[in-house]
This record gives sequence, C-alpha cells and structure tokens, in this order.
Amino acid sequence: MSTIALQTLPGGSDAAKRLAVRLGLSCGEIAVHRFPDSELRVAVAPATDTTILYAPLDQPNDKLIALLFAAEALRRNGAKRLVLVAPYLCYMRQDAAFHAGEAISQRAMGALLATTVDRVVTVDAHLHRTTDIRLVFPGIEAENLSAMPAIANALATESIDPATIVIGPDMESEPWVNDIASRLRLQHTVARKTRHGDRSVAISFADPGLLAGRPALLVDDIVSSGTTLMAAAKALIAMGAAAVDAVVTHALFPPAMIVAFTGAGIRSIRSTDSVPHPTNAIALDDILAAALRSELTTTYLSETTP
Ligand SMILES: O=P(O)(O)OC[C@H]1O[C@@H](O)[C@H](O)[C@@H]1O
Repeated sequence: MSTIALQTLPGGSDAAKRLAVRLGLSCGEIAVHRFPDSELRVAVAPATDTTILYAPLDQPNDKLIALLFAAEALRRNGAKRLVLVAPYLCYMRQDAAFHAGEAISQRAMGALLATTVDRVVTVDAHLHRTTDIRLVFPGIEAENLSAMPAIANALATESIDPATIVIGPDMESEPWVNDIASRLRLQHTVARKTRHGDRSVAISFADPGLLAGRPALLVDDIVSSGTTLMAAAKALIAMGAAAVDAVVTHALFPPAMIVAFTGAGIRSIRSTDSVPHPTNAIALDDILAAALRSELTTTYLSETTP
C-alpha cells in the first residue's frame, strides 16, 4: 500500500496544516536544531512513499540547507517521491549575470533542487525573463501557480468602489493587474519603474490625470525592501489618488515597515500566506490543494495497480 503525507519546515506550520487538512493528509514537523557554530541538525517525521515537503523559502540560506538535509533523510528512510511546495520560491530574481562575474542564482538554485526533489509547486515565482518554470528545474516536474484568483476572490467579498484603479508598479506586473482587474471588472494601468539600486527606484505614470480623486489598488508579486511600493504610493498620492491600498503575494519585508508604508500614504496592505507575516489575509491552500490532488490520485492508482 502506498502512503502519502505532508511535512513542513519550521515556520510553515500554520499554512502547511491548513493545506494538509484540505488534502486529508497528516502534517509532520521537521525539527531543525542550530548548533552553537550555526550548523544545522535536521530530523524528519517518518517517511511516506510520497512526501510533500512544505517550505516557505523566505530568508532562504538556512532553509535551503535544512531542505537538502530533510530530503536526504526522507530518501534514506524510504520516500520514493518528494514534492516540494515552496509557496515563495527564493533566488528567482537573479536570472542573468547582470555584471561580469555574477552567479546566475536562479540557475544554480534550480539545478540543486532538481537533483533533490521530483516536483516543485510554487506561486507567483519571479520569472520575468524565464517564462517557463520547467527551464529552471531541468528534468523534473514544476508548476508556477498564480495567486491572483485567490486574491481576487478575497477582494470580491468586499464592497469595492467601482472607480478603483488596479495599479501595477512596473511593466512586469501587467499580467497580474490585468487578471485582478478583469476578475473584479475594474480599470487597470501599470507604471514605468527604473531601479537605481536596492533601495532606490523612480516611478512614473503615462497618464497622471487618470488617478485624480479615484481609489488605487496596488498589486505586486514581492515586497522586499518596500521601496517599489512606497515610491508607487507616493506617486499615486501626488497624482491625487483618493486612497491607496496594497495587496501582494509575497510579504518579505520586516513587519516594522508597516509604519513606513502608512507614512508613504498606504492605507492598508495585505498579503497571501506564502510567507508567515502579520499582513497575511489571503490563504493559498485552495490553489495549492488543487495542484496537489494529482498526488493523491497517483498514490491511489499505485495502490490498486497490480
Ligand atoms: O522594491 P522592493 O520591495 O525591494 O522589491 C520588490 C519589487 O522588485 C521587483 O523585483 C518585484 O517585482 C517588486 O516589484
């Protein structure tokens, strides 16, 4: 009889438990001990034939090591199929050597994980130039799900001012804002963004008159330093926006920064639970469970196939 269960790295447990409940699976916790010299000791729960590894990979360096060690333990203890669920997938932004000598982190990370697991499921991975996630993970299955249906469903339960404009802070955000706007029947536009450094961006809009007196809903995939979001909010307010709210997939910023966002004129900020964060308001378990149901079918078939 084939077996399947979910195990989570520390930090993912609430969202992982919700996902496990949706799938009707047990949720084991992977124990990670840090030695005084910063090395890690990792202990997994009992392995199952198919093990779904839940790992939100924000602050990734330790988590990637813990993930490799967990995979080693699971394989050695009998896991035949490892499915990595990384709702936030790290190191996707450095997808080229922008300056001589730079590592292509996306390629190195993808190659490493492709030798570790059999399938990767993630959400709104930052694939601006590498459009097909299977190119990141050679030889294994990989899917990049969109959080936009979950975000739009959450927003649809509220009474949104029909004059609201959905705003993307750069050209790359166009598919997301287009999707949210069409689901909510709202107008949308995207800004032009020029990045001058990690914490320095310039934002401008082609039609500054569009926002006057209207609420703006900023949508982005990642908020890291918060520079993009704050620059966009300031530009919107300078153009006369009536209010600025923000919704993002991956909240990577320190929670204390919410005060700075308020100072920049952002009335509210919400995120999905891809990374545990005080702004979490939109659960991804529904879309993740839909993608993972095939694992249950595979397990069932292997039980019934002679
Ligand atoms: O400006 P911060 O928050 O540092 O970085 C996040 C932004 O940088 C882009 O890659 C993301 O798509 C997002 O727009």
